[in-house]
Amino acid sequence: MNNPSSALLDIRHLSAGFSIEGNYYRAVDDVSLRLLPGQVLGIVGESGCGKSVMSLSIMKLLPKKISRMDSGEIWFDGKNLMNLSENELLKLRGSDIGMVFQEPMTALNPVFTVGYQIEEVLGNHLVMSKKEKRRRSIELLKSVGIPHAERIVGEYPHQLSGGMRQRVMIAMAIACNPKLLIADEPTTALDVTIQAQIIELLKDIQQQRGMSMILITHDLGVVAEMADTVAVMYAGQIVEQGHVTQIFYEPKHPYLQLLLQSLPRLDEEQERLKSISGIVPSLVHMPRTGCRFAGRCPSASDDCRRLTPQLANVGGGHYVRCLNFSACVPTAREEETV
Ligand SMILES: Nc1ncnc2c1ncn2[C@@H]1O[C@H](COP(=O)(O)OP(=O)(O)OP(=O)(O)O)[C@@H](O)[C@H]1O
Repeated sequence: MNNPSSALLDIRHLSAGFSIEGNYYRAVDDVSLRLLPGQVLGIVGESGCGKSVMSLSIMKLLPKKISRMDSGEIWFDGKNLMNLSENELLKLRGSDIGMVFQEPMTALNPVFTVGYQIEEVLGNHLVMSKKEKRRRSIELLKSVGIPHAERIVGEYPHQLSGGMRQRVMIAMAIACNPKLLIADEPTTALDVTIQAQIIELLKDIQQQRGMSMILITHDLGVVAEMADTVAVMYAGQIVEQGHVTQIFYEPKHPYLQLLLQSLPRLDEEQERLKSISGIVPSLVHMPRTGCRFAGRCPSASDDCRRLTPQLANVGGGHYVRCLNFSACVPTAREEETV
């Protein structure tokens, strides 16, 4: 992996989970990720793989009553976020780290105008006059492609379309020029044509501002278009990680290979799209020994159910967690700790 000091975000061995009926279950299990300044990291995987728990953990936004971050370090711009107070985190959220969520209607407050909500973000982090904040809000709305920004600034979220609301969310997220933008399924709730526009917008903003971005999605096409590096998650763990070309042209883990085969292709004749049988196991039913994908893997052997594969470098910064690769086979000592 790269030199730690060059990363804007360096997550080391992060684990987080939930208490369910008195027992604790990890939803994110020993995840390490690095993101360089100006780069886009795509996090992909099916629903329930732990992508959102991962992104909420970075911002320390998991619901406190039922969840816990039980280990790890989150280094952002030289600070370990795990050691920051709630006040320090509040300052960071919305200023150095912006977030765009899946459903803008739930993230925006329905009783305030969009202008008021953008101005609140500006007021929380920057010293500005009321007039200056209004001017900046209009400028931000224009920068995210909102027409008639002078009028829209005085409207309420319900008066806007889904795509417009997501643009407002993006305007809020970039209001204070964050170094990192976390976009968690930013287009899932939108129509297909609008999805493409929002992705185009995020791409433009990221490139113009040289911002780092974590893009969480189950849409591999979007990741292929935008990401520099990709982490593939399955059942709370990273199963493959590498440069975007390694992920798409040299996929190694059977889970990633099957995900890619389930995509429609224009350059090949396909009678039927392939699908992955079964579903992601729930937290309570997740196997904690052996490979977590073994139950759905067409090439699983008895060893796959017995030995827990390690995430290992299979060359050129390409990491895989599968016993098909000798580097991933646990040593006798590692096996004892599983
Ligand atoms: N508040 C919660 N209480 C208990 N379990 C939870 C809670 N939130 C998430 N989980 C569980 O944690 C696991 C990971 O969920 P997560 O939402 O991170 O998945 P995801 O990959 O982001 O899925 P999606 O694409 O549907 O958002 C799942 O098994 C989910 O059921």
